[in-house]
Amino acid sequence: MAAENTFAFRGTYYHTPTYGSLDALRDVVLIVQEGKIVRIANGHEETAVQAEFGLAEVRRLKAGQYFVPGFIDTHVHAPQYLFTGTGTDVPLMEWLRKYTFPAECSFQDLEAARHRYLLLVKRFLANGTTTAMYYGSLHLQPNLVLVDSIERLGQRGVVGKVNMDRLSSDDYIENTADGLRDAEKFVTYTMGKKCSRIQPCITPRFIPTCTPELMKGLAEIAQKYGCHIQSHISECCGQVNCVREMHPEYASDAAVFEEMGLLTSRTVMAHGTLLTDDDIRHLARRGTAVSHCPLSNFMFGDAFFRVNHALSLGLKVGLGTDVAGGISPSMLSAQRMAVVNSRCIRAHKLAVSGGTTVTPEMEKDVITFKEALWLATVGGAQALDMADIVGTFEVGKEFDALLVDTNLSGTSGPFDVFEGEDDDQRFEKFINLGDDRNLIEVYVQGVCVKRGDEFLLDGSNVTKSAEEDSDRVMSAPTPAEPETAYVDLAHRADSSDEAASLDVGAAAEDGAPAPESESEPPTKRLRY
Ligand SMILES: O=c1[nH]c(=O)c2nc[nH]c2[nH]1
Ligand SMILES: [Zn+2]
Repeated sequence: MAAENTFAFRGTYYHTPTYGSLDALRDVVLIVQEGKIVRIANGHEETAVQAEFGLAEVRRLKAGQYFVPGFIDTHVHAPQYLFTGTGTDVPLMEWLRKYTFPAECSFQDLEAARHRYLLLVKRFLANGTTTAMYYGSLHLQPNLVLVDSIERLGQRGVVGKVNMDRLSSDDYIENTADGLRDAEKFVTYTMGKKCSRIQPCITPRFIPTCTPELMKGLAEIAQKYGCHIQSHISECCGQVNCVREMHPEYASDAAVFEEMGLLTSRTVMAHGTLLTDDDIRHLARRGTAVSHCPLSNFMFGDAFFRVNHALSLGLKVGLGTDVAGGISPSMLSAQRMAVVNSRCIRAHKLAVSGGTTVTPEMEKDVITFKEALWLATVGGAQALDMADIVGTFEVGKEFDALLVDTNLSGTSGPFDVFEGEDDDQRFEKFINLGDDRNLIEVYVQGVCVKRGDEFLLDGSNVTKSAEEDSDRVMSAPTPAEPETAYVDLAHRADSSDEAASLDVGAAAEDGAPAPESESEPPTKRLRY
């Protein structure tokens, strides 16, 4: 008898278990049960495996079709999707005031928020982003709508309510106590959903807009609930100079964050273009990751983030679109930008040398499309503390995957394939030239959430909406409660309410993180 929620695909799966290599699992049968990969067998074992799992069919991919792990975007500003592609004329600190704060503030209109966030999540899923680390906005309620939208459409997300209690505009700021109270409400609301795909994140916007009191209070909440943390670090000259003026007693942004208790193994810091080697080593010791956002670094960054150098110092690095500082929601675009960024570093070094000899030292920063794909999958999973759950095709991991079709020749697709091109060449073309048209199916936790133009879960798997359920905001259980249970998408996806309510699994490792235990004592203030 076939177990429920079991299916299998026979074909070629591309992934990057190690940095720099692209592995092809050619002609394998991959079996997914209850959202997880339970077996990867050779193609010739199809009949035996089919019988063993009682499968009515093993679906075979067509020639030119491949699976790749879903992309993990480690830095997106959800409300900024509203103006993505516009407002690129000013530096960061001015851009925040001119475009960003007014746009984010407008999400207080919850009807508008609901409409915009459904479009946002659909756009990201369509582009292959199965997991995103989202910044929300300042006000509590729109962030609940964001969480509901992610839940409803079946994406995986780490989501934060933005906190800011200084240096923002008068109508887009909170006082410290209210900010801390709402941050905790947001955490309990999100955890109270008991949805293993969605985790809350503590989100001090960046040092200029957060008082030490706020940052310390937020660190305490993160510790209490074992939450992820996200912020921006050493991102551009304007921001770094502002922090130096506000906090001359600290040597760097990293030193400030350290003192506030915000550097943990579940922290992701965006940008880091102006981090020193000492800063990087310190973040690495803490297990903190950097989200490399090459496109927005080109717009705002003033400097290059050197991926290979950071990795060589032991830092965890993921990739981010940084919508809307980055003007594309596509993680394929982010991968290409990461490659271009690395080649700009090489060109810069050559220019500085004043010569025409490219040295091995200059080559060190160059990354390939394979390394960029690693950043978009495994690197992101490591940054989000999900490396045992997603990022590659391995038994025991959850099936977050994209079905890529490279057969769309002519104007129906973004590139052409010529006679004699093999699978590896077709796949490379997809990474370098492909777009959402090539992504014909999108899977999260073993559930097809998008096929063709259709979002298959839309509206079928949402619990009570944020506005209907404001009581739950304060009454949700903390993760420490032993009876906490998490609902997997695989259980929800057969979309009957009955199945959804019956199939509630025991507390999942990924859903109920243990509080941080930082063993290293904080050292001196001026350094770290
Ligand atoms: O690219 C960025 N986008 C933002 O919204 C932001 N806020 C602080 N620093 C930022 N950088
Ligand atoms: Zn950002």
